[in-house]
Order: sequence, then structure tokens, then C-alpha cells
Amino acid sequence: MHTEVPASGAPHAAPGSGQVKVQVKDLSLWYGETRALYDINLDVQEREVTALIGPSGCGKSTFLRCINRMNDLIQGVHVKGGIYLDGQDIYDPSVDVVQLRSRVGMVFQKPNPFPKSIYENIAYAPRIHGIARKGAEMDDLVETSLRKAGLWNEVADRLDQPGTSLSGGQQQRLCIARAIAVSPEVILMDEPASALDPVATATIEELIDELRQNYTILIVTHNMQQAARVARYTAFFHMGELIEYDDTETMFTNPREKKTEDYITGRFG
Ligand SMILES: Nc1ncnc2c1ncn2[C@@H]1O[C@H](COP(=O)(O)OP(=O)(O)OP(=O)(O)O)[C@@H](O)[C@H]1O
Repeated sequence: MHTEVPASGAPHAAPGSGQVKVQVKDLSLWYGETRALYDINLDVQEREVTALIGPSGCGKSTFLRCINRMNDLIQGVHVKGGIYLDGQDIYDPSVDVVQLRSRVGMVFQKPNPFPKSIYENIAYAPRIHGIARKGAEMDDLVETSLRKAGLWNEVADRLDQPGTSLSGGQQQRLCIARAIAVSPEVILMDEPASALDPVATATIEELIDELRQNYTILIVTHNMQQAARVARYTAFFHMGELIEYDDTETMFTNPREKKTEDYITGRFG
């Protein structure tokens, strides 16, 4: 028998017993007067992939954007509760948001390379952050980042060409390489493959599986097969609440909550 969704604020224990990288405590968010997140409690496991699923408008992207404070850029946003990265409150006034975003990188739904060369797309942020300056040092960093994103072999002979000259799938891997170049610890991905064809999607999924070894990854996806393929853990959101959070296999085969079951069996959403 299924139990009903617990009231807001009920704790959702972290699945798994690994190291917690990001701890979310009683997180609520309002856009002006409109509340979009209700008392979210969730522990993200280090060096694992966690998928965020749920029907359109349930707050997945809003939640994701809280983790590197991208919502700060939206006027009228108000956040309550806490998010702790390695135990440090990222909403503490002393936190340098630029530095936070180098630790918590982001990849968006539509590939968005800068209108610059492939090389510059990677080199730009490390130069700003003072991570690499000299020519050879930067060349190495560009190559390593492109290799980690599985793109080097396709672009090694045309690094001076515009990033926008690449295919959609290649552009998305360029954006992943760009995120990697500043050595983030966490990578947030907001539907990173939804604008791509099935072949490019498969390449991105394989890449996520490799990146998992070195990075903590959160991925928003509408595609439940994708969540099942790439994510060790899955969190199901509905109308701004976290309904269920478990290892992906349990979530898809034996969900605890009726709402989760209805969603994954296609009854709504
Ligand atoms: N910039 C914004 N200003 C005001 N309201 C917003 C803003 N962004 C999102 N919302 C609202 O917050 C709620 C959650 O939206 P969000 O985009 O986080 O959901 P989602 O689950 O990611 O949806 P989708 O799957 O369609 O992308 C929705 O009601 C949405 O209309």
C-alpha cells in the first residue's frame, strides 16, 4: 500500500551511504509572491549522477539553479532554507558567487557556445579565474578539457574556428568542456540532450557516465529512460515539492509514493 506524500518539510533521507556533496535543507523559493519550491530536503551524493524528474513546471530547473545561485540573477526571487556545499552554506553573505559558480558549473538545454573560437570558448573562463595564463599551459588545459568532454579528436585541427560552426551535439560537448575547464566539483545539467538527435544524445549520456567518476552531477530530464540510463539516484518533484528520492532502480520498479508511480507509468505529466 502506498502512503500519501508527507507534509512539506518532512525529511527525505539520502539514499546510499556515500559522501554527501550537497546538502539541501528546508529549501523554499518564491518568484515574487508565487512560491515555486516547498521545503526541499535532499542530500546529493558525491561523484554520482542524480536525476531530477517531474512534470513540466514542478520546479526542477528552479531547484537546479539554486545550487549555483543562478536564481540570484532573476529579479524578485526570495530563497529560504539552506544549501551546503561540503558543509559550507552557499547562501552565506560571505560567499563569493563567482567562485561558487566555478565550483558548481552549469550546462544548459540549448548549447550556448560563446561567439568565439573553439579554443577561446574553453580558455576564456580559466583566464578570468587565473587558472592558466601562459600559452603552453593554456594549450594543455584546452586540450585536456576537450579530451574529457570527448571532443578533442573531432576539433583538434580546427581550434580557431567558431564554436558555433560545430554540430549541436558537438556544441553541447564544447559547453561541457567549457564547464570542466575551471575544475568544477559539481556539474548541473538542465536537460542537456533534449535539443539533440538520438545519436548525439547517446554520446552525451556516455560522456555523463564517464564524468561521474570525477564530478558530482545533477541532471534535469524529461526523459525517464534517460534518467534510468544515466542516474544512480532520482528525485521526483511535483508542484514544487520533492515527493520521492531514492536510487533510480527502486524508484522505477518499486516507488513508495502513488504520485511517483502515476508519473512514471505515464498517468500524468
Ligand atoms: N523567472 C521566473 N519568474 C517567475 N516564475 C517562474 C520563473 N521561472 C519559473 N517560474 C515558475 O516556477 C515554477 C517552476 O518552474 P521550473 O521552470 O522550475 O519548472 P520545471 O519543472 O523545470 O519545468 P519544465 O520541465 O517545463 O522546464 C513554474 O510555475 C514556473 O512558471
